[in-house]
Amino acid sequence: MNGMTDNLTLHTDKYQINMMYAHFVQGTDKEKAVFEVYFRKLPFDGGYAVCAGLDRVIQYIQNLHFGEEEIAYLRTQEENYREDFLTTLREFRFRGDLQAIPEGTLVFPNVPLVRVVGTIFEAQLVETAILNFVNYQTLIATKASRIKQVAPHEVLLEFGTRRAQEADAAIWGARAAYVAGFHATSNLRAGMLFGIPTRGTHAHAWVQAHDTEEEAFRAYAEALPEQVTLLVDTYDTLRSGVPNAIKTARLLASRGKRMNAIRLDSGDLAYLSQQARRMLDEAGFPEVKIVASNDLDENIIEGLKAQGAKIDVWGVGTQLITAADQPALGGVYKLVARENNGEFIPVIKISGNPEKVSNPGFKAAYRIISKKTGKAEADYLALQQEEDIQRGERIKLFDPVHPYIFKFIENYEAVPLLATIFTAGELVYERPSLDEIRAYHAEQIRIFWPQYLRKLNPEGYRVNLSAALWKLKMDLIHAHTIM
Ligand SMILES: Nc1ncnc2c1ncn2[C@@H]1O[C@H](COP(=O)(O)OP(=O)(O)OP(=O)(O)O)[C@@H](O)[C@H]1O
Ligand SMILES: O=P(O)(O)OC[C@H]1O[C@H](OP(=O)(O)OP(=O)(O)O)[C@H](O)[C@@H]1O
Ligand SMILES: O=C(O)c1cccnc1
Repeated sequence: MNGMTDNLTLHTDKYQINMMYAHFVQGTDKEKAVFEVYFRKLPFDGGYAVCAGLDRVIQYIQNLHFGEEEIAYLRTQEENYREDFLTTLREFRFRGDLQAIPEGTLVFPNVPLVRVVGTIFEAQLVETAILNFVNYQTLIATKASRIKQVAPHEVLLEFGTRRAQEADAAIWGARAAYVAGFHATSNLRAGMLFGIPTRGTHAHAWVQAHDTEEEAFRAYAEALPEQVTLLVDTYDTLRSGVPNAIKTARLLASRGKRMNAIRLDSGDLAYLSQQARRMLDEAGFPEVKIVASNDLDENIIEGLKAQGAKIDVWGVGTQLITAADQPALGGVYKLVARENNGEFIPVIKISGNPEKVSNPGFKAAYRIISKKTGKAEADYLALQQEEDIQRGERIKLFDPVHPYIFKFIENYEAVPLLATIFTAGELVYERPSLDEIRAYHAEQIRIFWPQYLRKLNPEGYRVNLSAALWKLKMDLIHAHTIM
């Protein structure tokens, strides 16, 4: 193949196609199955994660189809596929149901982020891509949110493309960062595709391409007088960079223009920003902002602020886009129910590790919001048909790993977490705009107590099971172990 294909249908693990074929041969390919996506452990030792990836999942599901190129390639991988299998693939479209938690929602371990209800054939095919999208985007949105937590009032710029794990990661990561409260990205394609505001300064190369720094600054200001941010650390930040920037600011002022900012990209950012601020103020430019970059993350930014750094804008690249301290979110896709004689029966995955025992069955997930405080108290997983929670009755919350830990709650609102996205293959979800997602995320942050949001040693937010779900889980564990 010469070009790169846009068709993501084969963006799946080979074992999915193996299982699809084996189901087809066995005649079980049309049996219905229910799979759920969830993660077991929060990333970055944090107290929450920020759900992202749904929009990409929607586009993927809508475009799923095996074209002739895909079919021809599959033939090269297995000579003995039955022809009727390949015909079935040719006619394949996703006709299942899909529910998911909207992007920007704060999410916690064991809560289903996405649920696929479909034939085992289609539900198996989509596992890999859904996990790929949701795991990465949720991870980056979470990292970006942690950065936002330490710099809630400053401007945050996403600068990661050059260090991202290739092009898709760069643009979807830029989008995830914007959802979590970043203000702009340096990636113009992300700007064009998603409508994210874009920002850019200039590189050391601009200064190096001139005989003097002063000349470089002046030429830049003349070329782009409306958006002058000058990088001042190419030679000597305080002895040449900032003084030359001040000269340029004066030149611009003489032409009725204002310089935007200077950028610091090396050295002691606390000290240099304080000195640069003083110099700019003394020269009569208190409105010129200071941008900092250089391998920043939430810990360094927090440290710089504690040191009294005078930084208005943070440019964050590598550490954010690669989620450097936690390169993957371990979201999984597990079978929780399957069709048997026209009815869904719950299934469980047992493990010696109690945290890894899956929560069986077709579940509903609610966020319990206290009517008194307006704050989230816990997430509550119940069987779909349970009604006491929907009526707002007093309920008992069980810790799924330590059932002796429980709590009764009343006077709450139970907000369903999963939205209906596809019904019988039709998109029924009204996709919110990216700015709506971003605003919704900011609102989500406000309904959580700060102890769940803090960066270091946060409180564990409760994700509890209903009594009926707890009993079902116990019954299934016993059915599988007492034999
Ligand atoms: N006052 C400070 N307190 C804590 N960390 C800082 C402070 N100032 C800068 N840093 C961080 O320390 C690290 C310095 O990295 P490094 O030594 O590679 O940079 P540098 O030598 O200043 O610049 P260069 O990028 O040119 O190598 C960066 O992650 C930077 O953000
Ligand atoms: O540091 P990050 O958070 O990844 O942000 C992006 C970095 O990319 C640019 O420089 P680059 O790293 O290409 O070169 P430099 O460090 O030599 O300036 C820029 O000056 C930032 O330092
Ligand atoms: O505009 C910038 O300053 C920028 C963009 C990408 C990476 N580093 C810096």
